[in-house]
Amino acid sequence: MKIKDVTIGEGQPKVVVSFTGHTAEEIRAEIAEAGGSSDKFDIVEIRSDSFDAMNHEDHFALVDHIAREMSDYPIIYTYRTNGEGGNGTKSAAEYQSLLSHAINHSEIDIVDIEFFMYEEIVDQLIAQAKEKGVAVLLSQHDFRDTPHFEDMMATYKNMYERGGDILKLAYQPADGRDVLSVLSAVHDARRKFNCQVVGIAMGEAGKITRVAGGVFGSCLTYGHLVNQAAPGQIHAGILKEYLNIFEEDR
Ligand SMILES: O=C1C[C@@](O)(C(=O)O)C[C@@H](O)[C@@H]1O
Repeated sequence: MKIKDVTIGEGQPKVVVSFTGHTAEEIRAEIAEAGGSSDKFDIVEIRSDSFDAMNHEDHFALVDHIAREMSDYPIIYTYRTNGEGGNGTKSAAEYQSLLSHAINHSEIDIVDIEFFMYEEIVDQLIAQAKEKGVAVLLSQHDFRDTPHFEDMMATYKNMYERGGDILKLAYQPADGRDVLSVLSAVHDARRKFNCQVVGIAMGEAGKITRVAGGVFGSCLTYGHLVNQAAPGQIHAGILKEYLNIFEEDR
């Protein structure tokens, strides 16, 4: 899957940096930091729930500003609701209208759609994204728990059948066994379904999934440049360095 100059699913997992500034000023600082670290990441994620307090116009002015400034990179638009560990407080209808606007009017390449939002909303957003040529990343997060392996596999399968291009699960592990379950699920899903998958275990115990997930088939790894967007996120520069150890011929 090639977006701009980045081939997702080939070689090392691609490093995604999450922009989480709450204000235009904080976003400017993140863009400046990214400018000086251009070789440390491959993809930009706009975590638009970080500026949840803005009105619709200001929200998209900022989204468009980031997309323009970072236009060399594939752009993921994400609005993470607080039910899934984000700052987003909008209703389901408002969520749909935000994502729909981003798909139709912003220069984004990938849209992150929370899979357990109302089925009808998810299906409509998927259809719109497909029509616009925006890649569909279906996601589920749980900042408290890790489901059983069979449940993770069922979620990957449902996501695949509903049309996801990239399927992403991110959970909080209770222990190392949960981390192993996430990696097993990624491994099996990558082999079973003809699409890209991501599996993240958050927190300290899960850091290994961010560094070594690619060995098991994970195509993206999320890091930060300024502020962590989730527990256990590693600085993008460090991530890139660690990923080098998995390169062949070294
Ligand atoms: O889904 C993810 C992964 C993430 O939760 C993480 O654990 O790095 C960070 C989020 O910004 C992103 O949308």
